[in-house]
Amino acid sequence: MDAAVSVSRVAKTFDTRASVRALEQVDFTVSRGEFVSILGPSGCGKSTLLRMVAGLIQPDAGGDVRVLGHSQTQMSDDVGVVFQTHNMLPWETVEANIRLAAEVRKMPKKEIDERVEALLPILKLEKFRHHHPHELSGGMRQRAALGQMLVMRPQVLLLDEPFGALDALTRDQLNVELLRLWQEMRQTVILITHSISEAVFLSDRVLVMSERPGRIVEDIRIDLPRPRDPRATKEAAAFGHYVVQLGQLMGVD
Ligand SMILES: Nc1ncnc2c1ncn2[C@@H]1O[C@H](COP(=O)(O)OP(=O)(O)OP(=O)(O)O)[C@@H](O)[C@H]1O
Repeated sequence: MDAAVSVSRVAKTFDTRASVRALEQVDFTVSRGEFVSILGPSGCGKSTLLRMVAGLIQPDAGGDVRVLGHSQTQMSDDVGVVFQTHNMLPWETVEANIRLAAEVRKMPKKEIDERVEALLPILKLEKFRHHHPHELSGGMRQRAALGQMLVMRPQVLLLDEPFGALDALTRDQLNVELLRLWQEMRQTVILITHSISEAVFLSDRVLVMSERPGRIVEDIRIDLPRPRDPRATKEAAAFGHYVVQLGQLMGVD
C-alpha cells in the first residue's frame, strides 16, 4: 500500500504540572489521496495526534510518525494544517494573509500571483480579497484559513475541526465545498471532527478513538459512492446505517 501517513506505536505523556497520558499505542496508516476522519470523546488526544502528524510535537520514545515516507520530526511544506480558529494577521487583508506563507518562503511573485488568483474563486473570496479578517463572516474567515494553507499546495491536509465554531448551515456548506475541492485535487486528508454525519459524508474511512489515553478502537470504511451529492448521499439508507453504527460506538445512541 502507498501510505501517505503512517503512525506506529505512538504514545504521548505530557509531563507538565500533573503527568497526563494523552495517547497509548496508536497505529494507523492513511493511503495517498484518502480522506480519513477521526472521531473520539473530548480530551482523548485527537489534536495531540494531529499535531504529531504535522511535526509540531514528537511522540514518546519508540513511536514513529511517517509522512510521505519521511519521519516527521519537524513541519514541512508537504503538510498543511488548519485549526478551529484562524491564524490570520488582523492588520493584513485576506489576500495578503493568503500570500503570506508563500512570501515567507520567497516563492517568485508571479507564481504566488497565479496561485492566489486560482484560489480566490475556489474559496469564493474574490470580492473580499481587500477586506480585513474582522470584516468577514466566520465561514469566510475559515475559507481564508484554508487558502492560507492551500497556497503552499501541500499533499497532506490536516484539519482540526476547521468548521467547528460555525453555525450548522455554514458548516454544511463548507463541507460540501471542502469535498468539491478534495474531489478536484485529491490530496490526502485527515479531519478531526465531533460530528458523526460530517465524518460519514466526507470520508473514505472513519477512525474512532477511545477515552484518554486515546487509542484507535475502530476503523470503519465508508462505502458510499463518489462523487457525493449532499442530498442523495444523506438520504441513502447506507448513510443512516453508518451514522447509527458510529453513534453506538461513540455511546451517543
Ligand atoms: N501541550 C500540552 N501540555 C500538557 N497537556 C496537554 C498538552 N496538549 C494536550 N494535553 C492534554 O492531553 C490530553 C489530550 O488533549 P487533546 O487536545 O489532544 O484532546 P482532543 O481529543 O483533541 O480534545 P477535544 O476534542 O476536546 O478538542 C488532554 O488531557 C490535554 O489536557
